[in-house]
Order: sequence, then C-alpha cells, then structure tokens
Amino acid sequence: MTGQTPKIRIRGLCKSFGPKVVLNGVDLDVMTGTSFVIIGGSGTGKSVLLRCILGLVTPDAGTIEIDGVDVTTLSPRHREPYMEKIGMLFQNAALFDSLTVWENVAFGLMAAGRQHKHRISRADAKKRAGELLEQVGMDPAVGALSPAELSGGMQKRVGLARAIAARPEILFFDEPTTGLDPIMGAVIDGLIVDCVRKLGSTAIAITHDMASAQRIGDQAAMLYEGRLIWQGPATSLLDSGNPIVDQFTHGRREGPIKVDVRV
Ligand SMILES: Nc1ncnc2c1ncn2[C@@H]1O[C@H](COP(=O)(O)OP(=O)(O)OP(=O)(O)O)[C@@H](O)[C@H]1O
Repeated sequence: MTGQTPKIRIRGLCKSFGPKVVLNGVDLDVMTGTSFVIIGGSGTGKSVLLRCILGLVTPDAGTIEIDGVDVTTLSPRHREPYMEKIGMLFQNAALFDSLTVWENVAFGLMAAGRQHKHRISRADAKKRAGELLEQVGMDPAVGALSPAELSGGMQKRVGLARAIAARPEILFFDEPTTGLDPIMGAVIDGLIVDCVRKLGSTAIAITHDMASAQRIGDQAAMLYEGRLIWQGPATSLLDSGNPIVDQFTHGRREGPIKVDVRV
C-alpha cells in the first residue's frame, strides 16, 4: 500500500433503469497515471459506468471521487472543474459534420475559452489544432476537410486529437477500435498509449477487443451482473483463472455466462 489517493475512486455505485438493474455495487480504484481497461458483454453497463463518472447519468447510490472529492454531491457549477479534467474519445468519434476537422479538434478549446473569458483567437485555435493533428499522425492540411471526407480510422484520429486538446488529466476511451480493421486498430491503440504517456494522464478504456485491451491497459477489470467481478493486470486477461473472465476473453459459447440468444 502506498497510501496514494486514487485519481478515480468509486464505491458502491448502483444504477437501475426502471426494473433493470445495470450497476449493482461497483467498486473501482484507478491510480494516477494508470491505464485501466474495463471489459464486459454487450449491455452490461460499461457505458453507463463512464456516463456516471461524466455526470451524464445520475447514480442511484454510491460515491465517485475524483482526486479525493465525491463529485456526486457537487452542484453542476462546482462539478464543472472536475469534468474539465476529463477528455473523451467516443465510440464513433462523434465529430460534428457541420464543422471542419480543425474546428472539431479545437471545439473544446474555443468553448472553454468562451466560458472562462480567456478567449483563444481562431488563428491560434487553428494552429493548435494543426499541432494536435500532427501528434496523431495526420497532415495539418486535413484540418480543412469535412469529417465526412475521412475514413473511420482517420475520424478516430481526429476524435483522439480533440480528446487530448485540453491536455486532460483523465482520458476515457469508449471502444476505441470498434469498426476498424485489426491493423488500424493497432495503430489507434499505439497512438492512444503514446498520447496517454506524453500527457501523463490517467485513462479508462472500455472495450470488447482483447488485443486492444492488452495493448492499452496496465490494469483490467470485468463488469458482470452489475459488479466488477475480477481485477488484475491487463496481461492476465487471457489466463485470469476466473471462469467467467476466461469464457469471455476466449469467446467460448459454453461456460458460466449464460447468453440469451433469443431475439
Ligand atoms: N438512458 C437509459 N434509459 C434506459 N436504459 C438505459 C439507458 N442507458 C442505458 N440503458 C440500459 O443499460 C444497459 C447497459 O447499457 P450500456 O450502454 O452501458 O452497455 P454496454 O456494456 O456499454 O454495452 P455495449 O458493449 O453493447 O456498448 C442496457 O440494457 C441499456 O439498454
């Protein structure tokens, strides 16, 4: 034990939608500078967990501490500085089609500038967006294009550039390799690891992709029936010794996880 305060500490997190219990007592410590991967079947609540931390979903019970402060008890105004610590790469990159690529990358920088009254000029925002595009391996000239003109892999890079634009202390990745071919998936994972290391950020990634989980993660956990039923080094995902994790990570049809295949 180091006695260090976790960057993110969750205790007893519960969330139901009507009769459907999604999170049922999630406990999680993510230490500063750690990349934590959460795996779990479709619909098990991985996104709901991230959305609870982001304040987009209100938990029914439990605490979510960021830097030792329970953000669930804060008013939206007092919560805002904690949320500004977080950058997020969404599953489908979630770019605004009405904006150019560079405007997408600089969107948060310009919005934060307006909010805090230290405006960044359009010229400076464009220059910074160009630097960020270069950081994710893209030609800054791509900044003039519309997101619709880019491939899925390029859109992920732009989403990553946007996520890191404000140099966030915390980064969330929602299924970063979904929809990409294995080589492009590996490229995006490499960029993610590079960005997280350079920023010294604390990261949480949710994924179904075991190769990606092992590339991105230091630590890993599996969400099952509302709880994190296993935690360990990401390198142990394929030989965890836990029958539920083993069935999931090896994609076995038979095992303790009962899959309802009826439609
Ligand atoms: N706003 C909501 N209202 C009602 N039900 C919701 C809401 N948000 C999520 N759910 C339900 O919560 C459950 C968990 O959803 P969630 O999106 O977190 O799953 P997931 O583990 O991220 O799945 P996937 O891997 O398929 O993306 C699902 O059954 C979903 O329908």
